[in-house]
Amino acid sequence: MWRGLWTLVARAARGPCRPCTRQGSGAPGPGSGATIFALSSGQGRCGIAVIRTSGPASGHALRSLTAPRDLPRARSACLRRLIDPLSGEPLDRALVLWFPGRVPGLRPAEAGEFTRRAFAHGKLSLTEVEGLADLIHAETEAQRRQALRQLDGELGDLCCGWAKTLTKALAHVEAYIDFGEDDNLEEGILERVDSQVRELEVALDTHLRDARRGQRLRSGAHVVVTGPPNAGKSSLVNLLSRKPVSIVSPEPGTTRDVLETPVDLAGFPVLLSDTAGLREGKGPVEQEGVRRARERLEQADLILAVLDASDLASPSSCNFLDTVVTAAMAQSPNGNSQRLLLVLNKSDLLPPGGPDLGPEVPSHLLLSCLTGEGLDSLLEALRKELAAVCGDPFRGPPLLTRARHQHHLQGCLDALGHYKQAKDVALAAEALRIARGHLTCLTSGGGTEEILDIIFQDFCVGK
Ligand SMILES: Nc1nc2c(ncn2[C@@H]2O[C@H](COP(=O)(O)OP(=O)(O)OP(=O)(O)O)[C@@H](O)[C@H]2O)c(=O)[nH]1
Ligand SMILES: [Mg+2]
Repeated sequence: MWRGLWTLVARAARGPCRPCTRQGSGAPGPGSGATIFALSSGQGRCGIAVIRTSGPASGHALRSLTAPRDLPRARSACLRRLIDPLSGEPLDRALVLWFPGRVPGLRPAEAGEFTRRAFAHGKLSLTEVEGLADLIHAETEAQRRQALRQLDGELGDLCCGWAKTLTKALAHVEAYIDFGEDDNLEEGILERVDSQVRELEVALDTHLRDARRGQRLRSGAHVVVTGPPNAGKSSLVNLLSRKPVSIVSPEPGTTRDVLETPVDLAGFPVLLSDTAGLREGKGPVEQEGVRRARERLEQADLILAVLDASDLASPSSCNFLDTVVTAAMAQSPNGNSQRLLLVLNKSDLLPPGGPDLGPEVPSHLLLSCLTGEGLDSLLEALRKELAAVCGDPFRGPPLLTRARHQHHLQGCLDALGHYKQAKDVALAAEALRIARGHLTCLTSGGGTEEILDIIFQDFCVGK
């Protein structure tokens, strides 16, 4: 069918009804009324391919390509033989399904054109289109869940509510400007707008503080595995990623460089980094490895600190506990602290009574990379930490997954700041207009009619 559609296009190009050519070739740009087609399933070898055509000449294209040549009943699937419209050569068999429409000209769809049409026809807002794109690219359950919520319009709805508040506030300020002196508007109208703006500022500020989480959920949280040499860091990375990413050996100092691998950890997207064991370097190469490990540690969203449970009294273990672990845990929870999970590995080497832990070892998880014991508890702990780091897409308010969302919410917040500082009521109205403009970039609508509606709904003026 794919080959047959291209044949039809080639024939149309020679006839009076030319297919629209791509923009940039000097030819007229593609009209929205043209018939377009695209391979809707993936490229390459596959058992079943889905080909979609849309537009007025779809019925004609189907008749040319199928045998028998009459169209099946609208909206009912029908098994047909596909034939090359020029040679009559059989191409394949296909389930044909068509939905009647109206207008001529068949051309291949440009990348994203079906989605653009849905967008242009107001079926999807830009934020929902972003959700659709994220859904297509989702690789983990949490990403899929978040994308579905965005596609369902949750973020758009939230912003829509805020935009409505601003529309109303703006209508009231404009009513004050236009009719304040003549029509005896209710008193305290501007004070009420002030308090609505203050409430909105708090809501926006809370949401913006969470912005990094949504972006981590979209692009992956940075989880860095660290510890003294030979603790089993690379073994843990291989276990979590279920593939041999790093070399494992009994020789301390095996890993030198930072090794990064994308993994799905408990449903969350993670960029997992294996790093060199932290010790004063034995040579320039290892020293450089330790420097890179420390650098990576600073950028971590979550630290997985690994110690050898059977070697807790060694100087390297004590030094690691005193420096990295205590330092990370000691930071006050003021938003800047780093999250850390302490893993005591090689539990299989411990005597039956468990590890000989001094009071100085903070809360931890026992694990054996060798036997896999303790892995389920570690994954559960990781799930909780990652839900805090990335935001929980299963509950709570919708997340801001893109810099664009953050930009517009910040723009809105800044404009509300200007509103508060404005000395003149006209400038205050302008600030509200700008604030509302930012929100409508995340929703749709919010035109002048909407403002006039509210003016005449809420105030008996000019009648
Ligand atoms: N018994 C036992 N041995 C383990 C376990 N995990 C790792 N090992 C062994 O410990 C040694 C060091 O493991 P690695 O994963 O290379 O340790 P590392 O922390 O990455 O070491 P460096 O890269 O040198 O810093 C290897 O011989 C592993 O087979 C475990 O749970 N139990
Ligand atoms: Mg290693």
